[in-house]
Amino acid sequence: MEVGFLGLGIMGKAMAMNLLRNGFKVTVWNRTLSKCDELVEHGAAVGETPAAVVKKCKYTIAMLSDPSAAISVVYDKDGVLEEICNGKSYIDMSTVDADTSIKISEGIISKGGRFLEGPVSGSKKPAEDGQLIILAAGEKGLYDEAIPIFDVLGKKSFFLGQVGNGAKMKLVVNMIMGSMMNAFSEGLELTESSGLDPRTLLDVLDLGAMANPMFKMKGPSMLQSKYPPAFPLKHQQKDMRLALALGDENAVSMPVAAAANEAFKKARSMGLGDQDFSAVHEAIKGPKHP
Ligand SMILES: NC(=O)C1=CN([C@@H]2O[C@H](COP(=O)(O)OP(=O)(O)OC[C@H]3O[C@@H](n4cnc5c(N)ncnc54)[C@H](OP(=O)(O)O)[C@@H]3O)[C@@H](O)[C@H]2O)C=CC1
Ligand SMILES: O=CCCC(=O)O
Repeated sequence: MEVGFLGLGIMGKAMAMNLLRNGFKVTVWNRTLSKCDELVEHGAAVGETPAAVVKKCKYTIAMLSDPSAAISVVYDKDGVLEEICNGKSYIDMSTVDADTSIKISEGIISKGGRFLEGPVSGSKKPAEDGQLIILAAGEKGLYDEAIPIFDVLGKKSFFLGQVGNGAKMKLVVNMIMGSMMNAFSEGLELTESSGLDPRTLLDVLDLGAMANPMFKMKGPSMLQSKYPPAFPLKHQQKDMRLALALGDENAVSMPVAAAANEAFKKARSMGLGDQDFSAVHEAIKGPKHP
């Protein structure tokens, strides 16, 4: 199966590599074209533009940073819409809001193409290991055809119905994750400031009902103030912002998420946007008093 892949950031690179490893023919494009080189070394072909990739491939996947990037790659010059047509399909796996996804879907369908959204839960390592959780919505026939692709990229895929439902589910999941990260960071800081060993807190948490891979993986590096980016903080803040907008639309009060968003914004203002989202710990720690 020949698959196009647009966007070779942390996630896209790992996902495209995985497809190559599993025998797919992959044609890649990235705005910064030099990022295609490593994929080419592993057998990928390169398309000079998103339109060139769509022209070559029956199925094209996108994994782009945010709503404006996802829209631009479809609607701008040399974009997806120039070549999408009957018989071709577009699967956008970026994390965006439902309105963005619907706008992309409308453009693709107006040209005779088929559309599926498929945002993912899981980060860099699950992407490398093909262990993502895929939250698909859109055309069911395309979803069924895309199962061989999703089986390589993920450990489980869900079909959630009409376009927008995948985007919404993803935002809910990341809103919970961002709020949890804030509570965890405050707990680490409170432990340390009240004279306790935060490494003991990690052990206690890991043995109880709140044990989870995120605390286990990120806690030790947070205690060393190390935040190598797996999920960039700027993207987590984007997801909090979009989740809060979803809350606004539905009149759902979300004071916890709103407070977490403020902490992520503060961390961004401290220049931590490209660090892992666990770097919110730096914003929560604040200056030390004697
Ligand atoms: N990292 C993670 O753990 C996870 C991320 N996600 C989501 O997946 C998506 C990608 O995340 P991730 O790989 O981490 O992000 P990165 O920041 O590593 O990569 C972003 C990608 O988007 C491209 N891009 C940004 N702006 C534009 C634009 N205007 N036009 C064209 N391309 C653009 C970048 O191109 P260039 O190289 O030229 O900058 C790059 O390929 C995001 O929506 C994120 O929220 C979902 C699950 C987990
Ligand atoms: O959107 C990013 C999700 C990161 C994760 O699920 O660990």
